[in-house]
Amino acid sequence: MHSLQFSVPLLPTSRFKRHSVRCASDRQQLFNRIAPVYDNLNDLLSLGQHRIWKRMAVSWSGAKTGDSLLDLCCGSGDLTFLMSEKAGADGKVIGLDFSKEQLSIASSRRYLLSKACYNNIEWVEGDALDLPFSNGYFDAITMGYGLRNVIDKRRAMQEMFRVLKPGSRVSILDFNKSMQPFTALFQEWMIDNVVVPTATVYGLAKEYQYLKTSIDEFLTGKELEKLALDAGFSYARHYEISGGLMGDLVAAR
Ligand SMILES: C/C(=C\Cc1cc(O)c2ccccc2c1O)CCC[C@H](C)CCC[C@H](C)CCCC(C)C
Ligand SMILES: C[S@@+](CC[C@H](N)C(=O)[O-])C[C@H]1O[C@@H](n2cnc3c(N)ncnc32)[C@H](O)[C@@H]1O
Repeated sequence: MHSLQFSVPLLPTSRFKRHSVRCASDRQQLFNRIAPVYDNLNDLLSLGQHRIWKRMAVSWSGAKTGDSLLDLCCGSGDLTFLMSEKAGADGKVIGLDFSKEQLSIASSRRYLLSKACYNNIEWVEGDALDLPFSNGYFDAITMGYGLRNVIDKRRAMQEMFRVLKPGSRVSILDFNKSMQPFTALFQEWMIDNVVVPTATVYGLAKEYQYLKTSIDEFLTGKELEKLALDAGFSYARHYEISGGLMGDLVAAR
């Protein structure tokens, strides 16, 4: 299956916000710009570790054979492909994102990665804050490095709750806003002294500087657990991984 739906019209970018990433449209354009180098920079800058973190997130979602699965903010499709392997030929996976360029990369990768099960993937261009799906539709949801990037985190959590079947789980992987001073300092040092200088080579310094701002403005693990419980989830637990650099919120409806 392969269908690209029309994107949800987002707020026009103000000319005064040239270098800010404050509104949805700014973020949409940021991820369109980094799409061509996104996967390679993730592999280089995390020494390939992000692929392990993503496998953990998919495993903790509880996705299984025959399921209807959703990968929110799918980007270039890393988690979508992993969810596709979990669902198998009898299941189906929707990868949703509002970046045309990211979805274009994901869709083209589908043909480069020649696993038969990838026929169960549908790519949807849409907004995580206004999902085009009915209530209680999905058996599991993943969201990799997406929650930190949406404008309204409460609304995103409410939408995930709405479209999830009762008793099912979401698994939300992202950077961890650590309360441990050393971890926070190391994370900041790596972004300032490795990530941004590397991105500068590709003319993407401002785009990767946004990473640091977005982590500073993100929620701690405990705050993420409360966000999920406030949205109606019956269970929520935030697991720190890779020494607290990353974290995964698992919540059950
Ligand atoms: C897959 C990863 C990040 C995805 C990602 C998320 C965003 O919100 C972005 C926003 C703007 C630009 C880019 C991104 C983006 O790529 C995590 C791994 C890739 C990171 C860029 C590297 C982070 C390095 C760690 C802080 C330290 C790693 C230490 C060790 C090598 C494991
Ligand atoms: C850092 S990328 C993560 C991509 C992929 N999940 C991964 O783990 O590599 C964040 C993605 O979230 C998407 N995104 C941000 N806000 C969104 C929204 N409101 N609706 C849909 N997608 C959104 C961006 O377009 C981008 O592709």
